[in-house]
Amino acid sequence: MSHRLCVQRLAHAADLPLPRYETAGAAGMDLVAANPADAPIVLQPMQRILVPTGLVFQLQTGFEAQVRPRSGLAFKHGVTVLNAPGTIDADYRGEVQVLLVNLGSEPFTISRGMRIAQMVIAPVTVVEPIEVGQVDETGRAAGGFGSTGLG
Ligand SMILES: O=c1ccn([C@H]2C[C@H](O)[C@@H](COP(=O)(O)OP(=O)(O)OP(=O)(O)O)O2)c(=O)[nH]1
Repeated sequence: MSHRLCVQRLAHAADLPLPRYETAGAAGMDLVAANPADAPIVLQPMQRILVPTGLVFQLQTGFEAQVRPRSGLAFKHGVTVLNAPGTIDADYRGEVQVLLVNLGSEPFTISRGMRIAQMVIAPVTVVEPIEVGQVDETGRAAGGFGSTGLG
């Protein structure tokens, strides 16, 4: 079943495509960079930057958008989403921005219209925290952080 996603394109993204699924079975829609055509962004190694998308979303209540890396950029250039998955809240009405970091060894140039990340829409489970005196015991207890071995 498909849901509607209301998208407002800001003036600086008027000529850029709306997010879309590239294939019928794709989970994510690509997000493109909306920096000015005459101002490509050069991301130096280990540098991070917020890249504008020129898009404002009105997600349906009960959903979030997750901003995730594109594996090709990560593999070929070491460029990834620093806060992956970035969370776009249903009540956020600002411009969606993508926090990219260059973990590669070469400068990476982001030009207008470049597909820089992908966005997955996901349902949000809302819970009500209830304080208890003590949580139920399990055989695992506090085991974690490699307690079952690292191999
Ligand atoms: O990659 C991202 C992550 C967040 N946002 C926007 C949408 C999101 O709803 C809002 C707040 O994000 P988050 O909750 O991660 O930020 P915070 O650091 O907790 O700040 P705040 O105090 O504003 O919630 O910023 C983006 O545009 N891109």
